[in-house]
Amino acid sequence: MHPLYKQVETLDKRCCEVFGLSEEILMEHAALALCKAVLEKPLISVLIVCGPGNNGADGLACARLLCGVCEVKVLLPLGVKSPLATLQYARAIALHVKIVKAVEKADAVVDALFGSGQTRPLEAPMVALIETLNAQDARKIACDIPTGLGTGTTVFQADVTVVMGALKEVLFLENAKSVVGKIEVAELGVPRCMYEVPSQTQVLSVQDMRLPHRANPVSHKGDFGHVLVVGGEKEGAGILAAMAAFSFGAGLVSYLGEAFLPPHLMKTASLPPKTTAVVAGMGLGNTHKETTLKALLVESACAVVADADVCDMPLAQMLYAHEKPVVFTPHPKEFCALMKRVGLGEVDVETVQANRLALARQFSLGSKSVLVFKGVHTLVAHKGEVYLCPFGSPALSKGGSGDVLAGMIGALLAQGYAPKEAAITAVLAHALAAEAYEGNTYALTPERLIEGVACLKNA
Ligand SMILES: NC(=O)C1=CN([C@@H]2O[C@H](COP(=O)(O)OP(=O)(O)OC[C@H]3O[C@@H](n4cnc5c(N)ncnc54)[C@H](OP(=O)(O)O)[C@@H]3O)[C@@H](O)[C@H]2O)[C@@H](O)CC1
Ligand SMILES: Nc1ncnc2c1ncn2[C@@H]1O[C@H](COP(=O)(O)OP(=O)(O)O)[C@@H](O)[C@H]1O
Ligand SMILES: [K+]
Repeated sequence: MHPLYKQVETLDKRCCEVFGLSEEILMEHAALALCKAVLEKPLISVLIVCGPGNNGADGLACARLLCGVCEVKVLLPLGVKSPLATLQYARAIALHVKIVKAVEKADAVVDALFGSGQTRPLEAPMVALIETLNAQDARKIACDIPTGLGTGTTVFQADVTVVMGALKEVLFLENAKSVVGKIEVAELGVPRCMYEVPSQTQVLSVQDMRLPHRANPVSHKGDFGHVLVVGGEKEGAGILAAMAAFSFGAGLVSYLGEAFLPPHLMKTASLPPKTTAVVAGMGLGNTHKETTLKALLVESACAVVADADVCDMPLAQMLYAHEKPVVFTPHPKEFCALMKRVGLGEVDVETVQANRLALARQFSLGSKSVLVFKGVHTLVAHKGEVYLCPFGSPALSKGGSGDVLAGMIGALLAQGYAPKEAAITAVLAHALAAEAYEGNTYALTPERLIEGVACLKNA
């Protein structure tokens, strides 16, 4: 995993103070990383669009470094303002870097218009400029942050974003995935791990996935836990969760309710005595009395995965306040209901989506439970720490994907994983299996997803 930061200005400052570097040294490394990204694919010409601040200064320094390597054109739609931009401009001019007055055709376009200093929406001329750049048939490289991201709807559409120093939150907004392209972190003169400081937010890596492994040849089914899935009105949802739990390693899986089940699942009318984890909420509706659910989820000693409808029941508050392992798995609308149920106020989906990290953290600070807040970037939050999954794909945007995830978490809880670790591994395995799916992007079914998870390997 890698730390994620709201802002890195303090890290830049610390880097200069602790390691004796200067802003100029940092910038030279930023510019070198941009050059590397530009030269990653063969090209003849590059257009570098530079803003008035230090993002533009990065672009101007990159133009200087590329001088003589390829044909360089610099566009400065707002002139230069910051002292470093003024300095880098003078250096570029001394090298006779070509300054152009309008967008010109090139093999690559570098967006060095605005970076971390963009705090307000783009005005009309800049919106028009970004739209023109997006329409170019060229490789597109964003310097630090694609211009417009986080401030409005018109955003530079990058193939690669070279982020300076460390990962920034804005690059992982829910709508950012379609504009950031591949994210590359530039080291600014010291190794990344020395530049970074501890953070309460982390971006998960493949290495954080710890799949279950049956190393001991002496075993029996009772060693791997017993999952109970509570079936409901939409019985298919519970069946998918149960199939996923079985495939992800639970020794036994029971289904509470009336349904035609695959042969490996056991039907039950009550809580089996040795149940270790209960998964409930998916497709639940009004099938069970609240007292029955309370007995299964709150009063039993079992670990709990509280999905979908359970997030909007009075017992959600009891689970939130519980000492035992509980993992909530809401999607955004369910998260709004859950926030209300646990007394954290009324928020709408739009507000929730714009503040996912902050709200997930707030939720996790009031409870011992683990939150799996599903989305394009699913979050796992526990005691103020938030882990973001950067993987997954639109192949998952289907009814049933979430049911599979809930069952997978249940399987790991049953096998003795701590709730946070169960959530992290299941979320990663779910997303990575979707990415590994080789069929058409529209064709992933929950069954195929379960099969994909079965074929994963630890990194
Ligand atoms: N610090 C360091 O050591 C390092 C910093 N580095 C680099 O510096 C970048 C940050 O630079 P920065 O702070 O100068 O901000 P930046 O993104 O250039 O924007 C500010 C300028 O843009 C303007 N502006 C903003 N929004 C606007 C809008 N909507 N419409 C119009 N204008 C708008 C704003 O105008 P003003 O608000 O002053 O009117 C101001 O002139 C960072 O992303 C990284 O690339 C790296 O080299 C590594 C080392
Ligand atoms: N575009 C996407 N990128 C990454 N993950 C996605 C995307 N669309 C959906 N998902 C994932 O698919 C699952 C959908 O869950 P949910 O909406 O609860 O489905 P259901 O209730 O129908 O099973 C979540 O884990 C979510 O993170
Ligand atoms: K930029």
